[in-house]
Amino acid sequence: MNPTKTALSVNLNKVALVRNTRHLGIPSVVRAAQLCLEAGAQGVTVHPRPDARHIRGDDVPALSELVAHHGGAEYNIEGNPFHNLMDFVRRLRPHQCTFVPDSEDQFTSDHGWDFPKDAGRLRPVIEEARSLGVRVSLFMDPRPELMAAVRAVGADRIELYTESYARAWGTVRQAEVLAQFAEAARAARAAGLGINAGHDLNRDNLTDFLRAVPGVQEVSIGHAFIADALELGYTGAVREYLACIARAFP
Ligand SMILES: CC(=O)[C@@H](O)[C@H](O)COP(=O)(O)O
Ligand SMILES: NCC(=O)COP(=O)(O)O
Repeated sequence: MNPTKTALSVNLNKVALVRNTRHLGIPSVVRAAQLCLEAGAQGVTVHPRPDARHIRGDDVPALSELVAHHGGAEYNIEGNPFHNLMDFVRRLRPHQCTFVPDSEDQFTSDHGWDFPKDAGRLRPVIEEARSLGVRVSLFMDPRPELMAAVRAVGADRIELYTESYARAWGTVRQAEVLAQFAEAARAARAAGLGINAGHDLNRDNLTDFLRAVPGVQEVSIGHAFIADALELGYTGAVREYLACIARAFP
């Protein structure tokens, strides 16, 4: 098991969503990233969707520039490599790209890649990103039986899609669903993959997840984080989420 404390990557999509409702440039995603990194977040994540409903094309290089000036901070760009993601990867070479099988107009991400079906088309884009020095993570449902195939296609990590856990948290299904995620994480590690996790994680469910699922290297959290930041400020929200992570690593 990897005893290293999980890194927090703040997803800034929802800052951009509010900004886009006026032509004033506020709230600024770059300022949000700066405050989150200064408060101790280890990285930032964006998901520039093809319809630019939140993160826009010019946000992505602006954030790359900002992150480059925060030594050790990580930039993670999510998206579908068969839509617009690879243009950003080629231009900006972020530390990590997370491939997500969303349609162009997807409401929000709601499933992982399908193996063996997607393996053939993923292989060349994974190879290209890795040849540029970009770590590749694949958004995956918690299915242990797929992890060897994910590794075989060349990915470095998986991102466990955690919505099913978030829905089960606090119900009679919580333990059963957590066991499924723990098994998927074990299979991923056994296959030689690193492990990230995200989607609908929040201040209530995060610690339980990290206690039960060993070896999660990074969580990316956006929707709930920004909702909390409206009450606590970016700095206060980062402190709270780092405390949730710390509680899982006594
Ligand atoms: C891959 C993932 O789970 C997140 O990127 C999620 O899709 C957030 O995207 P939205 O903020 O557009 O819902
Ligand atoms: N990869 C998941 C992510 O970046 C944020 O998801 P959410 O917290 O907005 O659901």
